[in-house]
Amino acid sequence: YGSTRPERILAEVKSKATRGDARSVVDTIDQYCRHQEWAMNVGDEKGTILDSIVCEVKPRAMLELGTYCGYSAVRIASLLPPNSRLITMEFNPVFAAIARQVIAWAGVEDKVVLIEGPSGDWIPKMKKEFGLTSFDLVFLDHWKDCYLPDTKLMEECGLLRTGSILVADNVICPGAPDYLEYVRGSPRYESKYFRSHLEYTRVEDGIEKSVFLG
Ligand SMILES: O=C(c1ccccc1)c1ccc(O)c(O)c1[N+](=O)[O-]
Ligand SMILES: [Mg+2]
Repeated sequence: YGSTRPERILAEVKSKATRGDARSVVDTIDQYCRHQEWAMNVGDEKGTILDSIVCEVKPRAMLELGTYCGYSAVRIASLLPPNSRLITMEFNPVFAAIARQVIAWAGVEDKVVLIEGPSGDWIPKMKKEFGLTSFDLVFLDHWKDCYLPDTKLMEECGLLRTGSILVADNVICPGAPDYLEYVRGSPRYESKYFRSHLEYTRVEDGIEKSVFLG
C-alpha cells in the first residue's frame, strides 16, 4: 500500500527522533529530507534565519500559515518564551493529522494550537475565537498565491498592529511576486530580504521580513 510523504516523515521521526526533544525532531526531518526524499519544510538554512527573527521578536502571539508536517511549528515552539502561543493553520487534513503527531512527539503541544481549514475562512474569526488583539509575528508558508490576499485580510481584520512582523518563506522559489511587490512598495511596510536557498537544494530562494508600520 502506498504511504504518503508526510506519513514517511512521521515514521522517520518516531523511529529516529528522541521523544520530547524538539531539536532532534527538527534534525531528523532535515536529515531525511536532505538525503532520502525532498519535502517542503522551511529547512535548516532558512530555518536558522527564522529562528533568529523569532528570538529577536520573542512573540507572545504568533501565527503560522501552512503547517505541512509541523517542522517549522516545532522549530518555532522550541524558541517561544513561557505562556506564548503559536497558532498554526493547515488547509490539508492529511498534513494536519501528521503535524499533530510530529508536534506531540516533539513535546511542544502545550505551545502550539493547530487549526484546520482555509485561511480565508479562519482569519476573520481569529480575534473572537482566540481572544486576540493582534499577532506579534506571522510566518507565511502556505500557498504562495494566498500570501497577498491573506495579508490584506489580516490588515482589514485588525490582526496587525504597529510593529507586527511578517516573515514570508519562498518569496523567490516558488515565488510570491505580487506579495513582494506589495510589501516592498507599500509605505505601510518596512521590508528586508534575507537571501538563502530552497530547502535542501542549491536553488536560490529567500525570506522576506516586513514590519507593519500601522
Ligand atoms: O509550493 C510549493 C511546491 C510547489 C511544487 C512542488 C512542490 C512544492 C512549495 C515549495 C517550497 C516551499 O517551501 C513551500 O512552502 C511550498 N508550498 O507548497 O507551500
Ligand atoms: Mg516554504
